[in-house]
Amino acid sequence: MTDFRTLDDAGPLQGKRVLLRVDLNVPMEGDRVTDATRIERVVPTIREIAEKGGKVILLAHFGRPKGKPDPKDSLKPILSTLSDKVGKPVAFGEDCIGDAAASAVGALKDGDVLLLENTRYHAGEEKNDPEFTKALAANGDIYVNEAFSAAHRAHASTEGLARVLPAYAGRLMQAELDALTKGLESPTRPVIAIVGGAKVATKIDLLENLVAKVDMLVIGGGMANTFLHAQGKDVGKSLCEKDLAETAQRILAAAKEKNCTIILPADALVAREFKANAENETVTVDAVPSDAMILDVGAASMSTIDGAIDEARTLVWNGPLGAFELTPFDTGTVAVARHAAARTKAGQLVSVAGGGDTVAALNHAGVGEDFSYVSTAGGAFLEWLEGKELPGVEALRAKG
Ligand SMILES: Nc1ncnc2c1ncn2[C@@H]1O[C@H](COP(=O)(O)OP(=O)(O)O)[C@@H](O)[C@H]1O
Ligand SMILES: O=C(OP(=O)(O)O)[C@H](O)COP(=O)(O)O
Repeated sequence: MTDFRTLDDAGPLQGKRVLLRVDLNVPMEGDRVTDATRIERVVPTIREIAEKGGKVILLAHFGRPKGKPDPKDSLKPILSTLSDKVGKPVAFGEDCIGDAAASAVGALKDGDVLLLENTRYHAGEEKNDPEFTKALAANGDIYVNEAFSAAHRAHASTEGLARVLPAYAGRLMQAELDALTKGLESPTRPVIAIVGGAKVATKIDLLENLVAKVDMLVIGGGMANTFLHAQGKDVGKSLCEKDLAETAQRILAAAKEKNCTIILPADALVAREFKANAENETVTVDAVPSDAMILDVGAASMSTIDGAIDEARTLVWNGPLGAFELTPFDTGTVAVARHAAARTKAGQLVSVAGGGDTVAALNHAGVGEDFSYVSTAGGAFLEWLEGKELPGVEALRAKG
């Protein structure tokens, strides 16, 4: 799958300023990184460039600050975990463009590593604005894209830079594409997909194509609530995108046409507060109290999902089934993850899962090592599965 240039084609790196786009959008609790998988997966590339004498300048986004600096989305709290994993101090630049970036880059010696502040602090990032791209490019001699998990975004740091600097795929980018192609290019059927999580608006559209590719689609997490609402159920105070009800109905109709079985929760664990150990009860999805939130699937839904996994030969999964960071609302995600892991270990299932929080959830369930393949990507992985060209990958190809 290497129809683009990789680090092997980049020539000598000694003294070169390498703009390395990584995905550091890791799960956090306060200032603590709760799952470092995304960091660990890019460390070999950081080390390789540094060992070859390049100056490693990390570009990354965090959260969705919508083009304005917001301290809650700063990358600074990630710095200590990043330095630990890289094995040496990583410097920090307070901005990714302008004087602050230029002076931080200017201070680098060969082999040093620098992290620049959140690219999404500037509106030009998500707009893929050529002027912003130029400002980013001013600090680099070459560009390496290692952020497969953000490659579905046509942003300045994921797509624009590949058009203005010599551009290469990083090792993780290569490995992700190779592994997904190998594991899912011609999957053994039946194929089951599980899509949950909280990024409902950005992921719901891709379900319409996904139902044509898979035999069963389990919809859980926050995503399920929008579908339950679309079916006329009262989801109380649950996370729910009511304005996407029509989209949900369209997806249900497309699934019927394509013979894709949709599995929605029949029961749910609900609570009145979004916090660990909040008082909770299991109710059917027809009886969600109007002042309560659905925070996990219920036991009946879990056993339906497990049964569907038993029928499948291939599983793809993005998005936890509930608010797994909060006990006991991790119950559904943990149980289903362990069931899928056991089937995988028994040789009955090929299981591929991805997404920042999904990986954290699998690790929380103790089965991160037991899936056939765990991708750092969630949305990007699903879009790749749909058969879409990812702008970040496409831009690298154009330079190939
Ligand atoms: N029913 C729910 N209500 C609120 N949040 C939920 C619910 N189910 C899952 N979530 C949240 O979804 C988040 C992960 O979603 P998402 O970012 O889409 O996944 P990923 O990072 O794996 O792609 C988790 O933080 C989890 O708490
Ligand atoms: O965490 C990410 O994606 P994911 O939640 O699909 O795994 C990526 O960093 C992309 O983030 P975005 O969905 O805010 O563009």
